[in-house]
Amino acid sequence: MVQAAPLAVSLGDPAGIGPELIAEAWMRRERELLAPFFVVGGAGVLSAAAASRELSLPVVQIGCPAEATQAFASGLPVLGKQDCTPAFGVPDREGAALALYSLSQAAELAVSGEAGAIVTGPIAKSRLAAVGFSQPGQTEFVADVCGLDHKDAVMMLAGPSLRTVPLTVHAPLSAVPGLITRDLIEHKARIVARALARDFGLTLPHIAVTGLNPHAGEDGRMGHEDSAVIAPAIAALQAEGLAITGPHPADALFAAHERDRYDVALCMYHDQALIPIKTLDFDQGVNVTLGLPIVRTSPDHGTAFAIAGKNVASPGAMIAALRMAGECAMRRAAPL
Ligand SMILES: NC(=O)C1=CN([C@@H]2O[C@H](COP(=O)(O)OP(=O)(O)OC[C@H]3O[C@@H](n4cnc5c(N)ncnc54)[C@H](O)[C@@H]3O)[C@@H](O)[C@H]2O)C=CC1
Ligand SMILES: NCC(=O)COP(=O)(O)O
Repeated sequence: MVQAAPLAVSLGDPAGIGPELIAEAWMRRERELLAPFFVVGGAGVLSAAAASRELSLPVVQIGCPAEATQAFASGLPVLGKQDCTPAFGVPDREGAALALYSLSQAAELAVSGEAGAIVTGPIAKSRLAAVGFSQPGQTEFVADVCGLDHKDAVMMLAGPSLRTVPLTVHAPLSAVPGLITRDLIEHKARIVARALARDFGLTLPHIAVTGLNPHAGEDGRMGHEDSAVIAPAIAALQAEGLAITGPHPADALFAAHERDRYDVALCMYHDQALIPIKTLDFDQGVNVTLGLPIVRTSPDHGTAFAIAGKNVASPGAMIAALRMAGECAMRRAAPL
């Protein structure tokens, strides 16, 4: 049987909920059928985070990723001695530097093939920016490590109820109309179609594209982008053989009877894509980056500083991210 390399997990911000959820996921590894994973750095952070949830977490220091597979049964494998002493809910520079180190090393290990995938713990982008993180998000950071253009790394949110892709991501709403181009829609839709086939076994996924404006522009009465930019991009993609429809009015596209009709919704901006998934699937939502030479997933939520260390954060999305990374890594290691 083919076995993928262990998954590399980056710690996330030590003051956030990431470390406690990684610890919780390890405790539930058997019942959740999780593939072996290891964390880069933060042994002390993980122990403290586990203690805050009244978990007695054994941590096993490993010298290389390959040791994680065997160590995983007896403890949470941690690679490297980098660490800090976090105060839950109070992010600081030292913690941000550790989060950046962990992210960077985990991504490099996935690129080198020593790790089967990277699962990123949540970071606060503004905090990491203070210690040298120059990208808008971890999606673009991982793209840089892979040597890709940012537009080739496509964010998808996936849960049991639906999958959504934001065409524009961390852009102010006022900039969105100017960023929506035929090229961008066509480029990202092609990446989505290829990645859903490669990593999710959907050979010809149905992509439903939202409009930008109310009622998808109502024939130009409520904005021109839907008819002048989005519709022609969809027509060109249909001519290439993609199963793609739209622009659909976004207000109704996420109703239950509509969701059955497509595999993924390509949305025009961040909140159009993330509100439905976080409303329907917050606790099982995974942020997965499509188009990369490596597998990268993350829970859909952020650092949630206000609840860190309080034993209330749900591990569902972290567990879902670990599970999806393991499944995609297996699929790549043994293509069907
Ligand atoms: N993948 C990542 O690295 C992400 C990072 N962020 C970052 O996180 C920081 C905080 O962002 P917010 O918008 O406040 O989002 P957030 O997801 O951290 O929190 C939003 C709300 O959901 C709750 N929440 C989040 N995760 C939860 C869980 N597992 N269980 C129970 N409740 C949970 C929080 O307590 C809060 O009420 C920002 O700096 C942002 O950049 C946000 C989203 C994703
Ligand atoms: N809103 C999604 C988010 O902030 C996660 O972005 P990324 O860090 O995964 O690029």
